[in-house]
Amino acid sequence: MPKAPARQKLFTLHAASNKDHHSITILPFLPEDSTYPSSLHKIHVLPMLTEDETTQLLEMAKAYASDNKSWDKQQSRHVSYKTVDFAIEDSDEITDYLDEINFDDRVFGALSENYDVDVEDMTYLDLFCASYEAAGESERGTMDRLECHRDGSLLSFTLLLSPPGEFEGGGTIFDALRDVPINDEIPVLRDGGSIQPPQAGYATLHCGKLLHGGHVVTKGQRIVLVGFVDVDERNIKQDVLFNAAKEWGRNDVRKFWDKRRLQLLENQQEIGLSAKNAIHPKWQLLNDELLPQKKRSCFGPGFMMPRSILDNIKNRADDEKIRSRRLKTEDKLLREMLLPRDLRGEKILPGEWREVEYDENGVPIGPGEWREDEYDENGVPIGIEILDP
Ligand SMILES: O=C(O)CCC(=O)C(=O)O
Ligand SMILES: [Fe+2]
Repeated sequence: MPKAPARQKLFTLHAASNKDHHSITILPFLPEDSTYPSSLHKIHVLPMLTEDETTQLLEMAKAYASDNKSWDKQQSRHVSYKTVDFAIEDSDEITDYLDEINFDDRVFGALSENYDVDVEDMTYLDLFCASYEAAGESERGTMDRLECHRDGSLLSFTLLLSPPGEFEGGGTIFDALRDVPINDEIPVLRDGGSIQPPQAGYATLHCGKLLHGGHVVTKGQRIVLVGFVDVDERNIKQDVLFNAAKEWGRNDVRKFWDKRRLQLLENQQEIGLSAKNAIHPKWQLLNDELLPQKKRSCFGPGFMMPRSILDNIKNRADDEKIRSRRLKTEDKLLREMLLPRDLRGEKILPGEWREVEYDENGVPIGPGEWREDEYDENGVPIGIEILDP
């Protein structure tokens, strides 16, 4: 705990709350330099929908989910972590409503303002409505939490639809905020590093590559609208994400193997009489004929392992150390991933789509443009103006 007060002080400086907009900056896990903090270190909590809009959307979501049994079991749309949800595009009513209130413009606008990425460079990778229910409160096989993960998208948001009084627990939990003590000045931050919007209709915006999850709901139901927003590659420094993912992968595997090695060593170790500071493992590699030279195994019967190696393995397998390495890699990624504006490549605008009319042989007879009525009652396209036959 000795480090906590200093980090707390720094943290308070890094959090800003005005009435509506709360922003929290992840503390540095690497020495500070000019690249810290980047916009991606920041998590924003701000209003996205009015009270009326939130109520409407919540009603529509509940009705859709109940008609389609969307929240009765875990869905398989997300391969690595299963959520209890439905895709917004499956509900015409909700899609139309979101269009009507210019929802995409608002979210993309807020993301663009806070993360310095052009709206034109953003696309949805997914937009879905998820439900968390406290365990034991219903017969349905639903979820009460979502394990920590990283999203496929660079940017993500979670918009709270349920009034906070309708559930306990919940919130979006961030590994990097886990041991930041709670503080009156940052009302949206709760114990354990979870961010809880003050009201329904608020969204939590964050970099999807931060390790995060859905904090356990202990009472009631928490309904959220979640969006994964992808950012055009021209904004991103290539290799940075690849390298981070490689590091995280190694770190995770290391945890498993180091723990296993350590266990074997501790189960079987015998302090050598001749070398007080050495460990003489009793186990040996059985299939050492597979090694390039016979008896090459470093764990052969004659081998003395210096205690420092055991300490080193212990050190590497320690959960806190693994977490610290993971957060350092995360910090590096947040600093480096987004290219400064002047280094971003040209925007490649998507090609323009134009309707084409076909003659009776199915041969296109020229680009056209749709007018109001697209099809006659027989389903034959009408109203095409030939621009350039
Ligand atoms: O429930 C939340 O706040 C987080 C949801 C989330 O991270 C996800 O669905 O990917
Ligand atoms: Fe997520």
